[in-house]
Amino acid sequence: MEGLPCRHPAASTAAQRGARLARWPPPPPRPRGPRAASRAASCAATPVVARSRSPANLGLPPTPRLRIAPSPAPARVAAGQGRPRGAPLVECAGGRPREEERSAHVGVSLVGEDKVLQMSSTVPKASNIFWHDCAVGQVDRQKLLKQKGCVVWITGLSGSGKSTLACTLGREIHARGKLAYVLDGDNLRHGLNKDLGFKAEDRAENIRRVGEVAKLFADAGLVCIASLISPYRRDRESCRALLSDGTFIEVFLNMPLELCESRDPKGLYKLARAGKIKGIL
Ligand SMILES: Nc1ncnc2c1ncn2[C@@H]1O[C@H](COP(=O)(O)OS(=O)(=O)O)[C@@H](OP(=O)(O)O)[C@H]1O
Ligand SMILES: Nc1ncnc2c1ncn2[C@@H]1O[C@H](COP(=O)(O)OP(=O)(O)O)[C@@H](O)[C@H]1O
Repeated sequence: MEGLPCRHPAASTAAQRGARLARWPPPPPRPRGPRAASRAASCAATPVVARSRSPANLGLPPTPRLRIAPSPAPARVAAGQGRPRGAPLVECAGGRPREEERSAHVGVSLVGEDKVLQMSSTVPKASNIFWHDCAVGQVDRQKLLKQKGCVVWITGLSGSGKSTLACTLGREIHARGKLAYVLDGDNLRHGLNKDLGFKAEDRAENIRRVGEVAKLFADAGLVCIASLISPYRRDRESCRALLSDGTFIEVFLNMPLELCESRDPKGLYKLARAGKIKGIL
């Protein structure tokens, strides 16, 4: 982009290239992740803006609370345990990921709810790939947009109202003059994730991809609203771990199975009861 100083080697001046050659061979590049890179880019360009630690601090004007009815008391079901009849399989995971869940990002096997699952979230298979910093970073984009990037992750059973809430929230944010974008599980399975089914491994890959895309949207400065069943806590925690503190906000639509089944707008529960589809959670 013209006029924008960029630290990509191809954009450097002849004098800079000369100085680099004088130091040949150059020191090996430090391994860097997107978060480190975005911090570095932000520091280089502008004073560092304090990170949002609270979901309320998104740079948005105060929003009236959205009331979603009905709202029964939360049913918390520990991973791997049987759930009470009628209670949703998902649970809201508060706080930071546990140590073993964070280790998902260095490609270890996790013993999870049902079975051992290989997670390989951010470890690239290719070698000789390096992170390129650009001079314009998240902080600069946020300044331009006058808002803070974050991810609102809506989880819940099919029919619990995730897409409805995502679109309502997106519309409310838009009406306040801020940029939001909805990543809906159903929609993404028409394109980005059309090669995936509903086995635990496929769901994990589905969530991993959407988590990575959501991270990019947040880095772009948008309020990214992801709406997926995302039944496994470890998958959601892997997504949370991609974002900086306070910028991954999980919303669990804790609706009873009976209610979701009575809605059944796509007839999925009916098909599942008839044994025609498997794995509806
Ligand atoms: N087992 C099974 N078989 C066929 N179809 C199914 C199944 N489970 C879910 N669905 C439908 O897929 C929609 C998207 O699911 P998600 O991508 O959100 O699921 S997941 O997060 O990967 O668990 C999901 O969208 P919602 O109903 O809006 O939740 C369903 O329409
Ligand atoms: N708060 C609500 N109260 C009553 N009905 C709702 C509510 N939210 C969603 N619905 C209805 O429930 C059905 C499922 O909603 P949807 O948003 O598609 O759920 P999901 O995305 O979780 O599958 C739709 O027919 C929708 O109109």
